[in-house]
Amino acid sequence: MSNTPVSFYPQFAVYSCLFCLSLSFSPHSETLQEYGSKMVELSKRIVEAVLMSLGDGYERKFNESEFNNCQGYLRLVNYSPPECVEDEEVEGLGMHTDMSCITIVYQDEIGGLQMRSKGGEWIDITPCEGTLVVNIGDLMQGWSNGRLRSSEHRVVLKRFVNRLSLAFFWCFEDEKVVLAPDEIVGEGNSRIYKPFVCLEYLKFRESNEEGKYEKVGYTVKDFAALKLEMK
Ligand SMILES: O=C(O)CCC(=O)C(=O)O
Ligand SMILES: [Fe+2]
Repeated sequence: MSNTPVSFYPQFAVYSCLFCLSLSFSPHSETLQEYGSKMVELSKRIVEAVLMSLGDGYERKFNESEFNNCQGYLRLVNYSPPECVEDEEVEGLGMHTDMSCITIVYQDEIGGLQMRSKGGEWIDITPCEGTLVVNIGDLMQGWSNGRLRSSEHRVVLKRFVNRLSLAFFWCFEDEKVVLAPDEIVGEGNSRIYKPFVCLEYLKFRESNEEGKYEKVGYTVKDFAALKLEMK
């Protein structure tokens, strides 16, 4: 991994809410179990890199103490081709943010994954062989006191063929209290989220019609914000 080029999309450079990793493997040649194990290792290293980006030596300071009990969930989604041809594109998965610390996404060559820029435009994430997409999720947004932004994304189906994706969600353990450490908040800055229990947030998203999986209506800022965030 140390030699793996990590390139940031310029429009996300400030928030690092999405980046691409070039890797020489293909999920087609592995069992899901092997793939999952690799994702666990990769997630740990990505979290380390993310922590480094937040502050000097923070990977040593916080990786073990805060992220050691993370759990991974792998979701394989097969999108059937849209039946209706009236629209140019059909939403296969509505706009949402992930309820994870980070998510690693493999999409096949059909494409369709899109990220929303801060300005609200949809940006195609064009599939590229051997490349995975990494999203920052809501839990990391909460834990980093909003320094990292959970990415808003969706899937649009533009072609009349099956599409396959594998999303690996790397999450805090259910009972974890998500609270940004003082160093992450930084001296002179205000804390923008109150502490919350991870499972309670997941329940909030699942029970609240607006906060449900495919809706971005309510996310971590609606659940735990101490004051209105500047958009
Ligand atoms: O199918 C994809 O490319 C993305 C899937 C996704 O965003 C998700 O499962 O949360
Ligand atoms: Fe997602």
